[in-house]
Amino acid sequence: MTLAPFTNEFPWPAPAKLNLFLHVTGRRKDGYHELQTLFQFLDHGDSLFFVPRGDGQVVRQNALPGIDPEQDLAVRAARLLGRLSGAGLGADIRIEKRLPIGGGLGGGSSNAATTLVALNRLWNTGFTTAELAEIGLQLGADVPVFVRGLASWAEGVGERLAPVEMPEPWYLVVVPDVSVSTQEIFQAPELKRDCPRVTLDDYLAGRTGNVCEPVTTARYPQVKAALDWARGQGPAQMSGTGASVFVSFAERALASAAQKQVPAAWKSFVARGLNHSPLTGIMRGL
Ligand SMILES: C[C@](O)(CO)[C@H](O)COP(=O)(O)OP(=O)(O)OC[C@H]1O[C@@H](n2ccc(N)nc2=O)[C@H](O)[C@@H]1O
Ligand SMILES: Nc1ncnc2c1ncn2[C@@H]1O[C@H](COP(=O)(O)OP(=O)(O)OP(=O)(O)O)[C@@H](O)[C@H]1O
Repeated sequence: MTLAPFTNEFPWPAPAKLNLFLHVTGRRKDGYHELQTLFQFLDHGDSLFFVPRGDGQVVRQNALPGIDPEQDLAVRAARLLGRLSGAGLGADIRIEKRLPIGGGLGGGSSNAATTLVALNRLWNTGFTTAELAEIGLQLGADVPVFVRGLASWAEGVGERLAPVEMPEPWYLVVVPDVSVSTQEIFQAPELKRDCPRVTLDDYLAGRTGNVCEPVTTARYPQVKAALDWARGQGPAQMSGTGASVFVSFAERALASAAQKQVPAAWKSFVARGLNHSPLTGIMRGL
């Protein structure tokens, strides 16, 4: 038996996601949008460290530029789980950030999901994965897929999930130096909200795309420039509402060669697409 997850040195993974396509099919009365999308994880992400506390406090241990501890989705996830489970459950949380904020890679949602899964285990609160996914939905539309940890075809606001086994290519992800507000893009009057419903066959036949691209690229010239550049390397798309764009390659070496050409103004990384989140891999091993 290992005690490693109960120490402050045990890294709980919070992977990035890509939206391999993103269509908006309607708008609900509460303003949220009905989507169709395909989620895949990346073997690149943040690491979170937890130490349970007995005094009921949830304290983020490190400063993160741009994320006030009280607004931090990891802190909010911990407090929500604690409130649902009884008094006295606290934790120190440290987040090693690698994912961009407002980057379309789901960093905040992934941090929240990892917190729910890790603390459910460390606090012994006994929620099922389905219950954690439902709790997570209160924190963000992208949280349930990270809790469940399976690449999925998603509908609703992203909570109706059907696992799919996709090819796992190598991706070059280019991150322009801007943070895109998801809310701003979803509120844009010009966003196409009446996409006809599609199936996995439409995706496989190349009949899908990301309907947020024209909205984000018109407002953020750096995202347009990154997407134009990426299209010169291969089939490229924006993830989520941006800012990140990705190109897929059959081999790591090809992605790395393209990365060497990325203009200096933008960050980038090469990562493998994953149908199984490293978080669920850890849970199976514990
Ligand atoms: C764009 C995607 O990343 C695609 O996976 C997600 O739909 C966004 O998920 P998220 O970042 O977890 O989004 P949330 O934090 O729940 O919502 C941020 C804001 O985006 C808008 N929003 C989000 C999701 C959705 N299906 N419809 C929306 O209209 C809402 O105005 C909301 O206030
Ligand atoms: N731990 C966290 N990590 C990242 N962002 C966080 C965190 N906590 C709160 N936030 C806030 O969440 C918002 C969205 O962050 P996130 O990085 O998830 O966006 P994103 O990458 O565009 O994701 P999505 O594709 O889900 O829209 C930002 O306004 C950020 O300040």
